Amino acid sequence: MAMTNVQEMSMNGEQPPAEYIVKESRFGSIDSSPPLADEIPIIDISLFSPSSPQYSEQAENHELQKLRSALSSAGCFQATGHGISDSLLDQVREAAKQFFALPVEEKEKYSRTIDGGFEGYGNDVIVSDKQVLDWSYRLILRVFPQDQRKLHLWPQIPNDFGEMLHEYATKIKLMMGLVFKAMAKSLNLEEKSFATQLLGDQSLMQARFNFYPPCSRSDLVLGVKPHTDRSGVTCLLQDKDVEGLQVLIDGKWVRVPIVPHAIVLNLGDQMQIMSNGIYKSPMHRVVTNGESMRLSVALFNEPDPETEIGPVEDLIDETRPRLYKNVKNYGRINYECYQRGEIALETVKI
Ligand SMILES: O=C(O)CCC(=O)C(=O)O
Ligand SMILES: [Fe+2]
Repeated sequence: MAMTNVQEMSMNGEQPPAEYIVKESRFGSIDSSPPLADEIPIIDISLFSPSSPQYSEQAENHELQKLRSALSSAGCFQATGHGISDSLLDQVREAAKQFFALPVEEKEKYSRTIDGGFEGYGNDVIVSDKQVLDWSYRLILRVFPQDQRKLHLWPQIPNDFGEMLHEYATKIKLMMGLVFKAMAKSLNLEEKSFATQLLGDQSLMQARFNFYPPCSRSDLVLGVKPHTDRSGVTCLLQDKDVEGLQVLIDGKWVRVPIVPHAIVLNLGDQMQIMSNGIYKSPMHRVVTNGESMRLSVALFNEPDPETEIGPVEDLIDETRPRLYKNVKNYGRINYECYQRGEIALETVKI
């Protein structure tokens, strides 16, 4: 299948070619404006930190309740009180914008074909000729462990890109630590129940910068097809102006609103496994916009491939038997399933 140039087609207002057109899907048709999600609350995560000035036990308990209810239904929430400054968030968005605005030849210097792996700039990896392609480009970079960075794939333009990504990812990692503790607390578990595996020394963090050019037929294509993240947890910085993310809740798509300065936190499959299915890894997708481009920056956390994960023992009992096997390298399982068109979580069920 010849690789088409989404950006060129977008600029010329061309009709999307057949390989981008979403035919029927078991997840329903494309609707760019379904209802807003009531189930996705705004949670002030500073209330999980006893050292914060707003902290009180009562306020924390209230927020923990909200957390538990959000993660067991929607599998995501909007985090405020994360302590990351607006100016840094804007800098991250701005760096992404500048990178994607570079001429194609410039971006190709960081192409994922250079190393032949997953990292770098590009669009969908084609694994089957039946595949429907996403109307988007992405830049994927491993940020942690630090010694695994492929710096030759990190953009030089803007020139503070590397510094910015390091600073942002370091802050997000701290935030994840706080959220993992709160998640454990919300399930009456020991504080370290998730963090030990998910935030160990060799744990991974992958950055994915997503760029969605406008599409004249946004009713026919998707920026990202329905999927669950393979991660433990994903922190997503949405575009400041253009919506696009939708989450499937109780079989219905809902829009995730833009909340200025909030970071969308959604769980990935590995957290669904560790929580023995109590917390959900939500199915989500991205619709394109007829007029405006959209950007987002996702940071995915996961354990190192050698670390075994499985349901936390205290979440298994007679009323809730173990739902998942223990697994290592879920990233690989997920990729192999993707190639075969299977759902990875289903294959690790007992
Ligand atoms: O662009 C978005 O809002 C979400 C992107 C996403 O789901 C992903 O990168 O896994
Ligand atoms: Fe995702």
